[in-house]
Amino acid sequence: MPKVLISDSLSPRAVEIFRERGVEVDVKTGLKPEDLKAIIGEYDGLAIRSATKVTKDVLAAASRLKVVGRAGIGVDNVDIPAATSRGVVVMNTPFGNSITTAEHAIAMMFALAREIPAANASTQAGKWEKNRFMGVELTAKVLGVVGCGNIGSIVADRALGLKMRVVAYDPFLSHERAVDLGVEKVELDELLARADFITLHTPLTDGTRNLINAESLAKTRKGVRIINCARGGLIVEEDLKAALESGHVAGAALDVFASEPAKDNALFGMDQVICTPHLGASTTEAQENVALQVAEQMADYLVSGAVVNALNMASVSAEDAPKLRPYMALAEQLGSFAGQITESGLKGVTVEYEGHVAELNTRPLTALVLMGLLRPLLNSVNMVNAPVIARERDIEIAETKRERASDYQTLIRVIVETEHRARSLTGTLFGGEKPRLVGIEDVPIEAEVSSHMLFIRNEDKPGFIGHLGTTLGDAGVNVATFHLGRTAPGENAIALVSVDQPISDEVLRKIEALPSVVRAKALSF
Ligand SMILES: NC(=O)C1=CN([C@@H]2O[C@H](COP(=O)(O)OP(=O)(O)OC[C@H]3O[C@@H](n4cnc5c(N)ncnc54)[C@H](O)[C@@H]3O)[C@@H](O)[C@H]2O)C=CC1
Ligand SMILES: O=C(O)CCC(=O)C(=O)O
Repeated sequence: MPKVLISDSLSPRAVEIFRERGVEVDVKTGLKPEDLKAIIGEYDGLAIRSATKVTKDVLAAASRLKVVGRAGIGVDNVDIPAATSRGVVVMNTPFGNSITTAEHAIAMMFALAREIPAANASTQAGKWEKNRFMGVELTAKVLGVVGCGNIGSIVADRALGLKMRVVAYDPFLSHERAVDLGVEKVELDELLARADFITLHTPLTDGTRNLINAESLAKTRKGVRIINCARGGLIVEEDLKAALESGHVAGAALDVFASEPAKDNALFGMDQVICTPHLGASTTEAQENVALQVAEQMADYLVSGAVVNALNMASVSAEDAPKLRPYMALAEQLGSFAGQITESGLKGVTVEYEGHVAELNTRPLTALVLMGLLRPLLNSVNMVNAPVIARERDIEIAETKRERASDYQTLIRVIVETEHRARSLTGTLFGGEKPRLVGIEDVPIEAEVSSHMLFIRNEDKPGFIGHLGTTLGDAGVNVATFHLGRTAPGENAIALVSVDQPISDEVLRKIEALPSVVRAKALSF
């Protein structure tokens, strides 16, 4: 039974879902990095929010780990390249907390416009400072949305409902989408120059880090108010502090900070600053959504191989997973066979899909072909890291699809190119589920792959089968199945023999020495 660790506080629904789906679960929150490292080796899955840092170090100790599930959106607390290279799928729940976070940004905007936190504190302190708090109206004000994805577009929608004018800066926002949303797409400088309120909704990347700094603040209108419910590193906090002190920026509402948990921060204690402790996603509804979703996604992956919302591999829907499963075995076998008979450096791999299989999502299948192909070279390869490893090694990967197959209803052909030659292996499914090899290079054959096999290329001459049978028999090797194929009588031939035990080097050398044998190779699957 797969076992999952929940290491941040998640709604109890997550535990229920894991158990209902046959996954054992432990909940241990507040672990120090060294405590997490000490126990992570016991788990197949790790479910987190933002507190747990899934570092390279933690991943190195996670020998069984197959999936990290983030109950939320941002995955900047996970070292994704390290997870990928260790073959760990990283998933998030991209929509479960978007509305809640957008609502928090809107709440922050109102709080800034009417100084609600300060007015609340003053009133409850018995001061009744009616003249101290003079707010601004939101109607007809310009809201600048930086990053108009899931959350940014919900914020825009709510702001339009408040009769604000919304300008958006997002290099990936199309004009059509901007028109649909009712926002004006502008460049960053124009947004900075026009906005009365600026709200940030981008991920933290090299392109967005320190986006709001002294230089960009200098381009904003005097009296601008800034809201950040995305990620702390988007703002240079010292620069914002200076702009608040000079009075150029009238206020800032921050849910996120450069360093979290933010127990001490340059912006704390300023009248014009409103802070919440990374509460953007903290509503009962959002936490239930993300916990339920992450548990379902992780359990599906661990139990049935379905992959949803993965950030480092192709998705496999729950509907596709059962259809893909028999092809997965075939893809891996073809890749592994090709990898074992390929001796020189790989230059390129083409995977051709014909017939029924071409109608499916074939990216996971190609990943499995690559995994099978690379496994003879690298133990740690799996379907998550195989495409990355192949690209790192400058192996060109191509996929082609033809909806009509030639002789078979469904067919996968793997063509492997080395510096010297190209080799192809073709396979199909018999009865829709049994993988069969149906072609090795130009030779048709019909064989099932088994744990130990002997692959022989020979000249099609009388006496070969007798010699081979005697050699194997003398060595005490029991033959399970024997498949032969040839291009034409007397020409190139192939023998594929399933045997009950691994073939030793000594027996292999004897087989190589037989008359008419061109090449012999022991394979294991
Ligand atoms: N405070 C909180 O508790 C929460 C914070 N978040 C954070 O909110 C942010 C936004 O989340 P989503 O809307 O779901 O993400 P998303 O991926 O749907 O949208 C992000 C948008 O930013 C845009 N973008 C990327 N680089 C940009 C750049 N240089 N300039 C302008 N736009 C750029 C992208 O094109 C995309 O449209 C993320 O950082 C996420 O981690 C999300 C949920 C809760
Ligand atoms: O889990 C949380 O409370 C934070 C949510 C968040 O920041 C995110 O989903 O990106």
